[in-house]
Amino acid sequence: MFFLMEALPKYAIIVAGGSGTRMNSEVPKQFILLNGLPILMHTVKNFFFYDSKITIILVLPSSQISAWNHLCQEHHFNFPLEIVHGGNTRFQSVKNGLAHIKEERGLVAIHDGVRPLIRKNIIQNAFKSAEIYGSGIVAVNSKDSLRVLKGNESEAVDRSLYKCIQTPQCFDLNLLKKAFDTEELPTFTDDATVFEHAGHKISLVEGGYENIKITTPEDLIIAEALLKNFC
Ligand SMILES: Nc1ccn([C@@H]2O[C@H](COP(=O)(O)OP(=O)(O)OP(=O)(O)O)[C@@H](O)[C@H]2O)c(=O)n1
Ligand SMILES: C[C@](O)(CO)[C@H](O)COP(=O)(O)O
Repeated sequence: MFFLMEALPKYAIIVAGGSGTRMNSEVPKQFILLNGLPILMHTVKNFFFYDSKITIILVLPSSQISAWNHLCQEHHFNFPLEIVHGGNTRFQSVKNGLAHIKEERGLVAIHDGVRPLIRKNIIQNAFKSAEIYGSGIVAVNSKDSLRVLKGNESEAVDRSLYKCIQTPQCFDLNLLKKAFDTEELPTFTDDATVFEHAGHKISLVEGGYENIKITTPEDLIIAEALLKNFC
């Protein structure tokens, strides 16, 4: 006898609740135009192109929700989105996004709104890993040599022992919700650190060098160039 396994519902929490202090721009960095479209719209589109049925929760600073609505009108951006208010830290913004999802069963991707160059196959592999192992965290090898600081000195380390962590970070929804039901710690630099703190194993998935996080002004030039060949 064969049983058809029902596909797990998929969610993406796109966090764009930050203020972009390192970008030092007048416009919140997630709204800066890249090739004529706000960064955040490029990011959202990639998730819908990955799966048109995915539920997207977009986390925005409370003060920027009306600006976002105006941008959507201006750019005829009509993808269905569930808007959630951001928190003071990325951890709080993710927590707000998770609280918005009432269901317990499913898979969830957490993705930085300012990583607009995320490819469909990477999202797919991260979700697949989360379905099988509970987590799928996108990462790349370091292209640079690495050194560890020792007081005023430094010492070379074997870079093959390290990975540079990106997003999306995909998880079993129920496990991630429980993991976020904790006090925020300074060591929580991403979602994998929260999941690991709750006692779960982290499974890494190959990311991409073009999947940059737009953080400082030169990243805009790189992202704009990469977007010209991105499809
Ligand atoms: N309170 C916060 C802080 C950050 N983020 C989001 O987390 C992602 C990665 O953060 P980062 O690049 O550090 O963005 P900012 O916090 O905006 O930048 P900065 O640290 O320079 O102020 C961004 O999409 C950002 O909007 C968020 O949703 N809520
Ligand atoms: C989540 C993240 O993008 C993984 O690389 C990163 O940790 C966010 O860091 P930031 O401190 O918000 O720049």
